Amino acid sequence: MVLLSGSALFPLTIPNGDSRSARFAVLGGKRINSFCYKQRKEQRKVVCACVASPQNLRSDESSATKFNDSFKSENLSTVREPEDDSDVLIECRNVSKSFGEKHILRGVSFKIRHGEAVGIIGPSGTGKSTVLKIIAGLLAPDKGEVYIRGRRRAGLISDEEITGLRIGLVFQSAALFDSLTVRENVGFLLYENSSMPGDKIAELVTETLAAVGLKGVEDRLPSELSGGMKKRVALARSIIFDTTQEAVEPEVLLYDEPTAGLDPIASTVVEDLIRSVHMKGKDALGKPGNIASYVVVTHQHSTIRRAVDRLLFLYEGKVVWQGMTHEFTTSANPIVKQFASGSLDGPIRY
Ligand SMILES: Nc1ncnc2c1ncn2[C@@H]1O[C@H](COP(=O)(O)OP(=O)(O)OP(=O)(O)O)[C@@H](O)[C@H]1O
Repeated sequence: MVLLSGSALFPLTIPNGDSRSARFAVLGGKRINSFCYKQRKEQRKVVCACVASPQNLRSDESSATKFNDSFKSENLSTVREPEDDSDVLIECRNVSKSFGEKHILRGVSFKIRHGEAVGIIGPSGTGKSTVLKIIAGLLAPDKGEVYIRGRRRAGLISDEEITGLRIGLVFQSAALFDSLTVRENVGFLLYENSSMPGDKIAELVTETLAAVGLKGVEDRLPSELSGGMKKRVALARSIIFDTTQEAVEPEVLLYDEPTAGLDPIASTVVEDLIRSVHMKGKDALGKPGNIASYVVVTHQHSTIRRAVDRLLFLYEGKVVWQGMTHEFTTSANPIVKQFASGSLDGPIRY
């Protein structure tokens, strides 16, 4: 069973006799989650996200919407599906999810490949956060499958062992533990879940904070930080990992509305931070980031433009359009056109 709390991190022990535990980190306006499995000396972290493939879009979403067929050629011309799936980290295949009578997801399919920066956009209430939670293993789909590096995950993240990928979920608010220092917040998982000595964890915390542009704040309490600093601390907590492990698994980060409620300049700072910790970016120390891929749920145009390369548009439970970010504002798809312009006229009804 998976539990969530409003606090930054909390342990969940699985009563199955082994020493495995799952942990969830909650950072920021909504939440940041990361999952760690510890089995004997081995620590595994999982973080989740979703992407829709054109192939799956064609096959699984043939009845998606009446607009879909008209724009298939546009989709296919802009996002080509590589034949080789060896770099696919996460795949959602025909995922459906209902809450009571509300059918939120109705067959969502996509892939997230190694190195990708993907945005999930769409009208409010269309199920974007639900997709993130399903990828992260916090919610189980009613139908369909989630594959983590080609291996099917049957249920929630704590129901089974997932190896080969760390998945972190970064929520909108920092949700740091108020009574813990920055050092304790950032190093929480390692203090609790690794065999690293305390002084090594402290060193790693300092290094990780420096990577997100923070220095000398280790002994502060969250109440002594600005909102932007809290977000950086939250990000540091989601990217820190046990460097003594023999093999470090790739990590996918899921961001749920990371810039909601921020002014334009603060948004730019966060957007650049998201880029900087990605493998294609450079962190504040000038080193390549450690995040293999990430998925951002956002409503902010600036975040779409600045922080992601590829977009999935979710509407009425389906991925109705996908394309590269630069194609978003020029798309002829009426749903995308209306959303991009904010017009009241068009197929999207409120
Ligand atoms: N645990 C739940 N129980 C019942 N309904 C839920 C639950 N989680 C989500 N919903 C409903 O599912 C729908 C989709 O919610 P979700 O948060 O995924 O949408 P969203 O696209 O992220 O919305 P927004 O852009 O407004 O944040 C909403 O109607 C929401 O009320």
